Amino acid sequence: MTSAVTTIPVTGDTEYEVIVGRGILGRVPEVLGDRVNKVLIVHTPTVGRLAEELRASLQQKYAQVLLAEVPDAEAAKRVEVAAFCWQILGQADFTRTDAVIGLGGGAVTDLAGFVAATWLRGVKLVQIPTTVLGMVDASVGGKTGINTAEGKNLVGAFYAPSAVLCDIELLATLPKNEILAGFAEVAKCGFIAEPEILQLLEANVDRATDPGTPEFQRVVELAIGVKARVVSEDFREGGLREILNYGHTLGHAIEHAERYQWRHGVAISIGMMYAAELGRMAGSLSDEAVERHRNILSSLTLPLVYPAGRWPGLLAAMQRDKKARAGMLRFIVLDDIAKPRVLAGVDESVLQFAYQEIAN
Ligand SMILES: NC(=O)c1ccc[n+]([C@@H]2O[C@H](COP(=O)([O-])OP(=O)(O)OC[C@H]3O[C@@H](n4cnc5c(N)ncnc54)[C@H](O)[C@@H]3O)[C@@H](O)[C@H]2O)c1
Ligand SMILES: O=C(O)C(=O)C[C@@H](O)[C@H](O)[C@H](O)COP(=O)(O)O
Ligand SMILES: [Zn+2]
Repeated sequence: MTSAVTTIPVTGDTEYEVIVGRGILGRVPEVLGDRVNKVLIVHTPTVGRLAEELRASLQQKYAQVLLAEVPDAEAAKRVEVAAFCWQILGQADFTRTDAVIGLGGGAVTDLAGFVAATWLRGVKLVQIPTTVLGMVDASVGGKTGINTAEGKNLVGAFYAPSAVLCDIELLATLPKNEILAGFAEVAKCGFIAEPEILQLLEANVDRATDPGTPEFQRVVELAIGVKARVVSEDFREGGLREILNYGHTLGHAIEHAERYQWRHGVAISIGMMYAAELGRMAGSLSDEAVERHRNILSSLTLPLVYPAGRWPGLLAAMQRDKKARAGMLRFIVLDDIAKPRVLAGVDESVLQFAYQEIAN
């Protein structure tokens, strides 16, 4: 079992490392490099103390280290909040050799990434995720962005970080329900590509989801490995990368329907149950594999069902999904565990029929 520091490379269009370990924040200056002069740390109030500590440690080396405290969770992913960060960067005369650090959950790393991508058309970005979801998914792979009134992540840029530091000790303050919400994306990596993740969850879900155990570090590293391999092959989502959207077509529609008050992983859990049912009805996924989804997601105490009457609104929201082509919905489904593919052109009646299987 893993316990030391592990480095997972991301290659392809852009090359950087995802460093996973405990107590590794001392490596921030090393990953920022020598040319950086000023640093902006974007963070939420929930990690305010950590942001202050990081600022104090970096102040010895850099000319200016500023904090941008942004609203919590999805409220951070708004254009007004990006504008607030741009204002700080502008007033402090940040140049192309300066850097932005995203310190927080996936919402913050998405926002900070977007700010770094757009300021002067791109400044250095280091991601320091402080949630499980941020570590295994949001901070890796360079999808950055914000939401609009019409939908989730509709404005953004592909913009890779220079490094990602996943310090498991930072999860000490993260509530258990947030850890479990992040495990929706961990399980996703298991379903689409990495059966060992599923085996570890099935063997002992309590140990696998406890940040103090070696099993936890192992599943986190396996999930990061899946993401790193996929984005290394297809950074701009020309094909393969779409598999990372497993469960997201319906999941994003649920987040929109819930006005972004639900955690992403919670919505994605229902989305994966739906994708599994669709895979069974319109594809070739076995009953056992669908049951495996149900068992694993419920062992993580994640929801599996959504109200029946919401279908018309969800369908309308799904029409705006980024995977849709010429109005035709596309879903990621599985032919088997670790055998994902795109399913397109399915009759609306089949989509609704699959929804009935997860409706309560
Ligand atoms: N860019 C990508 O590839 C990608 C991938 C997956 C998800 N996402 C995005 O990530 C977001 C979800 O991320 P999330 O689940 O991390 O949610 P989040 O960022 O909203 O964080 C969840 C909660 O945990 C709090 N928190 C964060 N770190 C903490 C800590 N160490 N201790 C105590 N509290 C802490 C946050 O303040 C927030 O209240 C969504 O916007 C989703 O769209 C992006
Ligand atoms: O990295 C990807 O690619 C993903 O699809 C990962 C998803 O878990 C993530 O939620 C992503 O932000 C979704 O992107 P979107 O382009 O469908 O909004
Ligand atoms: Zn996701």
